[in-house]
Amino acid sequence: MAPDTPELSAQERAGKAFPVSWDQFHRDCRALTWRLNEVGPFHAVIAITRGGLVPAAIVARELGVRVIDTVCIASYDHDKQGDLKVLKSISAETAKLGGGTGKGLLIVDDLVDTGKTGRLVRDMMPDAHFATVYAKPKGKPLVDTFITEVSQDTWIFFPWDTALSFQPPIRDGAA
Ligand SMILES: O=P(O)(O)OC[C@H]1O[C@H](OP(=O)(O)OP(=O)(O)O)[C@H](O)[C@@H]1O
Ligand code: HPA
Ligand SMILES: [Mg+2]
Repeated sequence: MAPDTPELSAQERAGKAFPVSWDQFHRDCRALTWRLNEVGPFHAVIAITRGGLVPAAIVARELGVRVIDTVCIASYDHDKQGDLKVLKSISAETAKLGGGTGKGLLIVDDLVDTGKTGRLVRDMMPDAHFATVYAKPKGKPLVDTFITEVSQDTWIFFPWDTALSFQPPIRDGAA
């Protein structure tokens, strides 16, 4: 039975909204690559799916890296964080490139929030370089390179999760 006062989702608790357009996201990924270019070269890019797939494609293209692997983790069910599930790890071939500890590998995700996902992946590859486009304060210490920090009470809306919609004028009570 549904509870009388349903628990607020992480998105509802966040309060503030930070919508990101495709253009903005592409620019931020390129800015991230400028920084990563100073750190590499990297043997392979590893995307944390699914959110890491888009930035990983852009970063890999800009860095000229053609070996791309995934670590598949599910944490948020729409917007509530449940237990982390590792659905797939990196291949034995990629693990070998990283010498077993992840050295020379670049892990990419769209953001760190609480840092739980990042912690899990870092533990798998302690010597890998971990990059995200956005970082919230709780997860920030886990990331080696990121571009934009947003406050913990902000929810980032990515372009692949959103669509254009009509907004009422501000004077009519728009938020
Ligand atoms: O720092 P954390 O609190 O762990 O949150 C960050 C993670 O949450 C989101 O992924 P999600 O599990 O929602 O899956 P998705 O990438 O498939 O959307 C996001 O893409 C990060 O991977
Ligand atoms: O702020 C966020 N936006 C989208 N997905 C997320 N997953 C954790 N935090 C966020
Ligand atoms: Mg994710």
